[in-house]
Amino acid sequence: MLHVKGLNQFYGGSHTLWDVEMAVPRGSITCLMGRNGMGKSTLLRCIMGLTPAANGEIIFNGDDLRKSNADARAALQIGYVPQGREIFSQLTIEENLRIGWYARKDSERMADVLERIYSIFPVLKQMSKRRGGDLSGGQQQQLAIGRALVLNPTLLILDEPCEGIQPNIVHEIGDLLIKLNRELGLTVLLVEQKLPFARRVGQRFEILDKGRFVAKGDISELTDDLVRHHLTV
Ligand SMILES: Nc1ncnc2c1ncn2[C@@H]1O[C@H](COP(=O)(O)OP(=O)(O)OP(=O)(O)O)[C@@H](O)[C@H]1O
Repeated sequence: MLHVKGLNQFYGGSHTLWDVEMAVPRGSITCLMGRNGMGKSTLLRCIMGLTPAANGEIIFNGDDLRKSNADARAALQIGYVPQGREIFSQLTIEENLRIGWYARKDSERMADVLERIYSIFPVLKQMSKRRGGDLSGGQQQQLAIGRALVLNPTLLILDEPCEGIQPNIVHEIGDLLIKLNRELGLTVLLVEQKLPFARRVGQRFEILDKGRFVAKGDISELTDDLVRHHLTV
């Protein structure tokens, strides 16, 4: 579904991504792993068109995403939950979700969209008039995921969704991703540093080390040796 080929990225003179090759098969949950500062968020931002890549291809359903801007990528039904969530703290839950709706180009009614999101996250319905900034970290993450799901994505990209969240909500987010994948066929690309979470939720892994992909495979092939070499600090 998503295939990154020969991608290079620079921040000024600093070469961050080196000839990156990564595949996210349709229907999979793929975990993008690596220590801090290895380029995981940069790669996601390149996929979303938020950070320019120097060269290479990002093929999504046969089209090169590098030829379209960030807004056009949202219209292609790629949902993105950025690191740090980036919800609007002064706006209510409902207003945050409505903003996601304006990026849509099809005709699903706003009220139907809200009902769909509230059926996935009942807590957001109960608190719909509450401001984003007044929510707990876990509720904010649910809102960020809910906002990405407003687009009715076929590919959902999440950057460290469990960062700074209490364990019971982490478990709920894991359950949700598994459910969205199994029941709705949603393809998921997830940056995740927590090994137990990656092993429970992920089906495949890709490891980025100093801007280069060094290992990939079925999650059952994520050996202690690979973890020691590329993931532990
Ligand atoms: N806007 C920027 N300008 C310059 N350098 C940047 C910028 N954003 C990230 N970097 C650098 O690029 C490298 C890769 O950063 P990136 O955030 O992609 O890594 P990461 O693997 O996602 O790490 P983390 O898990 O800490 O978020 C790091 O050395 C970082 O300092």
